[in-house]
Amino acid sequence: MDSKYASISAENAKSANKRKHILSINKLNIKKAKTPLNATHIKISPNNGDINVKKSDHEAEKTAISEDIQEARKKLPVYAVRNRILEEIRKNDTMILIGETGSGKTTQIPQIIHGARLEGAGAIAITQPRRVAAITIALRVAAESKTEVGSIVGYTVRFEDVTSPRTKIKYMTDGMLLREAIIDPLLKAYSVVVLDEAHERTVSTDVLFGIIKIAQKERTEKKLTPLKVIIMSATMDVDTFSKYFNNCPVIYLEGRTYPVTIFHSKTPHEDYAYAAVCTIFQLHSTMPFNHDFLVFLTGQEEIESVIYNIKQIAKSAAGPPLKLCPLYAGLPAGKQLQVWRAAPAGARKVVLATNIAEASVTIPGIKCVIDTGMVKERTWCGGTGAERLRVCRCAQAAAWQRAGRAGRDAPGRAYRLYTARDFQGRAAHNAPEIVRCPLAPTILSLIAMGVEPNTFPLINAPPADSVRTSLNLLRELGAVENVDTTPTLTVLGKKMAAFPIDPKYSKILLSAPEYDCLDEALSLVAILSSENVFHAPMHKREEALKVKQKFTSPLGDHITLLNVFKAFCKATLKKQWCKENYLNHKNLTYACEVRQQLLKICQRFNLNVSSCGQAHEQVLKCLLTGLFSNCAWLREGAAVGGARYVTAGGVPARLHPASALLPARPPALVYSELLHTTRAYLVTASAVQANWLPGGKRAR
Ligand SMILES: Nc1ncnc2c1ncn2[C@@H]1O[C@H](COP(=O)(O)OP(=O)(O)OP(=O)(O)O)[C@@H](O)[C@H]1O
Repeated sequence: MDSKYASISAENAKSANKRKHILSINKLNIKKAKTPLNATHIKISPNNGDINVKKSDHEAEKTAISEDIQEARKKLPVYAVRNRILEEIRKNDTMILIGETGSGKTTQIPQIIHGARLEGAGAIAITQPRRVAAITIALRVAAESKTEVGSIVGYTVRFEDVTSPRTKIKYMTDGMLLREAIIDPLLKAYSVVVLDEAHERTVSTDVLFGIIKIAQKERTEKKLTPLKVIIMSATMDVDTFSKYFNNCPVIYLEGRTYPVTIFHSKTPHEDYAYAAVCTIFQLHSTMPFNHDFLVFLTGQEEIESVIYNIKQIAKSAAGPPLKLCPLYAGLPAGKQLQVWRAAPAGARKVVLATNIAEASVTIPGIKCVIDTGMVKERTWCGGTGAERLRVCRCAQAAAWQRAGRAGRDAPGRAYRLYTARDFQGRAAHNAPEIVRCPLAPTILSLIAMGVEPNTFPLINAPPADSVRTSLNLLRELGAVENVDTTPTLTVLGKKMAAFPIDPKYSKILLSAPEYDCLDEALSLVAILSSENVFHAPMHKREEALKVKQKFTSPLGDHITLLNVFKAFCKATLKKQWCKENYLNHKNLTYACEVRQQLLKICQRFNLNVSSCGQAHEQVLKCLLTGLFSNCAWLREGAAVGGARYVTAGGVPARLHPASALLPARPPALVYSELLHTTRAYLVTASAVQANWLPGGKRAR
C-alpha cells in the first residue's frame, strides 16, 4: 500500500481516521463478460464492488421521480462523506479527488466547502473544459442551494458573466480562469480552486496547473491567504498528477449512485453511424418509453444525417414517438439547453451529441448511452500551420466518461458499438491538447502574466518546434520581443493580451484604425468568434444556397460575412428575417454581444471606431496585418490532386466548397482556417493582392 493514498467511502467514513493510508483501487474496471444479451451485444457487468446502492430498476425510478432535489442530493456518495472530505481539504493545500462519474464531485464539493465557509473572504472557482457544462452545472447547483443563478452560485464563460460580488461558488471554463490569471496571476479573488475533469488535459487546464502551482507558492511566501487546490476526475492518471503536485495526497471516493451495465458489440461495425441508427431502433422497440437515449457521434453533419435517417425510419417504426435533440458546440446556446428539458409525455428523448456531452453533464432521463467510440480530433502542425480534423477512436477514459452519462438518476446501460477487444486495445487517456494545438494564444497569455514560457512548469512539455513557431508568429505580429532570450511583451502585445481572442485577430482590431475600418473589423472578428451563422438544413440546401447569393461578395467570404452581419443589424424582425434567409439567429445575436465586448476593450484604448463604407479592400488589407501567414497562391499549371492553391507554409489545398469565391479562383487569397479532413481546405477565404502583404512578401 502506498502512503499517499487515502480512501473514503460511506461505509468507512467514521473509521477512516484510523485507517487513513489505504489504497483503494475501486475504479471503473469491468471484471467479467456474461452471456450475450441479444444478437449484437455482449453484456459485461461493471465492477460495482460492494459499494453500489443496488436497487431494482423499478425502485430506482420511483426514487428519482418522487424525491425532491434535496433528498436526491443527500443520496449522493459524496454527501455521505462530506465531513471526511472537509477534514481532508482542511488538512491539505493540494489534493486529488477521484470519484466515480455521478458520485457528486462537481455539484457537491463546492457546496460542502461553502457550507463550512472554508473559503473565508474569497470565492471558490470550479473550472470546466466545456462551456455547456459550466452553465448547466451552475444552474443545477443554484437550484440545489435554492438561490438565483448569479447570486451565491454563478458562472463565467467566454463573453458571458453571470456572477455578482456575492458569488461564492463560481463555475467557469478553464479558459476564463486563465484570462483572470493574466490580470491577477496570484488569483487573489479565490481561496479555493477546483480543477474539474482534469483528465481532459485541455491546454488551458494544463497551463492552469502550472499557474496555480506558482500562485500557491507565492501566496505562501508573501503570507497571503493560502490557496487550496483540488484536482478532480473520475478517470485520470493519478500518478502523473500527484508527482507533478509534489506528491500530494490522492483521495478515492468510493460509491456511485446507480450502476451502469456495459455492453460491447460482438463483432466490429464498419459503419458506426449506421450501427448507431440500428441500435437506436433495436432499443426503441424494447425499452420502456421513459428511458431516454444519449448517442455519441463525431460532428454536426453526422448528427444531422443520423437525425434525418432516424426521422425516415421512425415513420414506420414501432414504439413511442421520438424527440430528437442534437447537441454539438456550434448549436445555438438556447437549442443546446433544450436537451435538458423533459420529452413530451409519452415520448422518448434521443440526444445525439458530440463529445461535448461526454464529461460533467447530467442530462436527466438518460438511461441508455449508445457510444460509437469515435471522436473528431483537432491536431495542428506547427510547421505548416495546418489544422487537421480527423475522426479517430476515443480513449478508454472517454468511453468511461460516456458510459457515466447514464446511471445518474436511475440504473443505466451503455452500449458500445465496438468490441471488448477493441476497447482493451485503446489508449487509456487522450494525448494532452498542449502537444497538438497552436500555442500562440497561450504563450501570449503566459508572457502577459510575467511567466517565461520556456521554463514554465508544464506536466507535458509541448514540442519545441511548436513553441518556437508560436513565438516567431508573436514576434511577427509585433506582440513579443527578445524571443531568443527572455521574451517580453511590446506595448502592442500588452494591448493584444487584453482581448479574449486569438492574437492574430486582436492584431487586426488594433491595426484597423490605420485602415479606417475598425467598425467593420469589430463586426468581422465578432462573427468569426461565433459559430457558423449560415444554417442550411439538409433537405433545403439548394434553396439556402440560392438565398446566400444575395449576401455574397466577389471579394470573398469575409466581406460576405460582413454583409450578413450588417443586414442582420438592420433587420427589424430579426428572428423571422433569419429564418427566411437561412441564417442562425442565435449565433448572430451572440456575435452582436461579442462585438459589444470587443468594442468596450477598443474604447478603453481610445481607438477610433470609423468605417470605410464600401471601400472593402481596406478591410482585407487590415485582415492581412493579422493573417499574413494565412495566405495561399494559385498554382501555375495543373492542380495537384485537385488542390489548386499552395499556402505560405507549403501545403497544397483547395478552396472550401462553401466559399463565396467559387467558381472564380483569384491568384492570391487570405484565409481564416486551413482544415484537413479527407483533403486540405482553405476555409473563409478572400481575394487579396500580393502587394498588400506587409513588405510585399510572398511566403515566409
Ligand atoms: N442538471 C441536473 N439535473 C438533474 N440531476 C442532476 C443534474 N446535475 C447533477 N445531477 C445529479 O447529481 C449527481 C451528481 O452530479 P455531479 O456532476 O456532481 O457528479 P460528478 O461526480 O461530478 O460526475 P462526473 O464525474 O460525471 O462529472 C448526478 O448523478 C445527478 O443525479
